[in-house]
Amino acid sequence: MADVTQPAEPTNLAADQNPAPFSFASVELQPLPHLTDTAPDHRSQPNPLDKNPFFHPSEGFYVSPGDVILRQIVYDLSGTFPAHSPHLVYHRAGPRRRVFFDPPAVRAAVVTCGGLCPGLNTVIRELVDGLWELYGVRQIFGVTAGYRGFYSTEPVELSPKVVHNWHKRGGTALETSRGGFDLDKIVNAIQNRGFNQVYIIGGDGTMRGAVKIFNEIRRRKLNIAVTGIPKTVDNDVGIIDRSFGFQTAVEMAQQAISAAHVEAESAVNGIGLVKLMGRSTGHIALHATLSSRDVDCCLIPEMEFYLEGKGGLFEFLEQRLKENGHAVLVVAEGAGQGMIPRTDAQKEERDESGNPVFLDVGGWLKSELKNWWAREHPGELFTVKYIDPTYMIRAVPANATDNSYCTLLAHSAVHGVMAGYTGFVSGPINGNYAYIQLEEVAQAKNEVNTKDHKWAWIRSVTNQPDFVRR
Ligand SMILES: Nc1ncnc2c1ncn2[C@@H]1O[C@H](COP(=O)(O)OP(=O)(O)OP(=O)(O)O)[C@@H](O)[C@H]1O
Ligand SMILES: O=P(O)(O)OC[C@H]1O[C@](O)(CO)[C@@H](O)[C@@H]1O
Ligand SMILES: [Mg+2]
Repeated sequence: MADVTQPAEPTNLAADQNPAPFSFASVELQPLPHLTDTAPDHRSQPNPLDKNPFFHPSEGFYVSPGDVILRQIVYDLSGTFPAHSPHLVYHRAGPRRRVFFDPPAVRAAVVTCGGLCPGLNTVIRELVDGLWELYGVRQIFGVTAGYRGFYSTEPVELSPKVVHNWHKRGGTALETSRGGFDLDKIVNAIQNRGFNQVYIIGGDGTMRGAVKIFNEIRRRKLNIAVTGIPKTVDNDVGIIDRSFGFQTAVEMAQQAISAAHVEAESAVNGIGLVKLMGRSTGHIALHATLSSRDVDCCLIPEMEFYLEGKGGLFEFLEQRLKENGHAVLVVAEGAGQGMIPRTDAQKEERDESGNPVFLDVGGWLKSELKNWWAREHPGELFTVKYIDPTYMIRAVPANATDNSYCTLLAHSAVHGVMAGYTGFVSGPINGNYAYIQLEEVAQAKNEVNTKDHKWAWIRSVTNQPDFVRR
């Protein structure tokens, strides 16, 4: 009941509903590196689309240098609104009226690095189609097996005919790998093979490598444009709305969660446990939980949790088992890593790219759950079914939404490179495709903020504990 002895806070309802008028003081356009920065004499020419026999650019088709996209679109006007600080805006992606490459002189290279992600083949296909059909480029090459492929394998020639049905296949037809980043060898190979456009598709590690390649190319004053196309099934690349393939992975995760639910429901005191990808971010687990509605608790790397005692996981599961007879638990692979006992050798283990190798949080949780039940309820029936769909959620073709995303992303990259931009990344910001400095993307992380509304949604659909010890 409300405490009526306290004087009521003065309220101004009208002001609460309609905060004071405001205006943006200024906008700050993020500059993009351009080939003319190091080669001021670099000539431009009208966009070849002007002469396309089948396509007649309409008024407004070309994106002007003043076309921008706001980084931030949500504000709290009743708080301390930063009216006088400039608002960051990015160049809008799309075709430019003038291009800085002569199509017959273009030699484009496309490479895929890091782990798989639904949609990789669509991006490759659309880079090839965009370059070939829109701009008339005829020399397009696939670099195989990731960064190491620049200096260790022969590039393969790509054309619309070669790639025509690639978007229907999962994986990457160019192959990928981790490790093998040798800056000098890579840039020497780019130079020796005469590539002047380099399209690098990969995740956070790949983007950090791409920044180094871009800087080295600038240092050598080469007329070569470099662009990064962010790929990560974990959705851990910052600034952009989301990465391609992520939605497909979330959709695939539903099958594992549904199976866990059926298994749990069909057992006495059944727990269905699903481990989903997410090395340092829990976006897949979060979104799979939100969309499934069968999940009782979601554990991600960005949050601490504990098993025993008041407010802990076991107490919560005990209650759910009592109420419903079953429970479903989703855990991201990077969650709880600090709680799993490991040897000194395991602490040091790294993959070829230098990423820490994780222990199996699902296997560990399963055994902890079984020990707990045997301790607390000896002789009572209890079942834990552990499902680890790992590669099944990423080794699939992209769904329709991701396929169209990949297409627009690849075409945005092609338009940007043809316009002479370099050291940039294309990606959607607030629903519009933008060009962002490569370095900014390489540094930005996209972690789940457990203090914001999205995590509050999870709490409101699962009613799981906040794991704050009191
Ligand atoms: N800091 C870095 N500098 C240069 N190259 C890097 C760096 N980090 C990673 N790389 C290289 O980038 C490539 C891909 O890196 P990594 O294996 O970490 O995957 P990723 O791009 O982060 O993709 P994902 O994690 O989504 O699978 C590897 O060839 C790796 O050697
Ligand atoms: O086994 P691989 O191919 O190294 O990839 C596994 C990792 O790649 C990712 O899919 C993307 O980083 C992670 O979720 C996962 O930990
Ligand atoms: Mg990564």
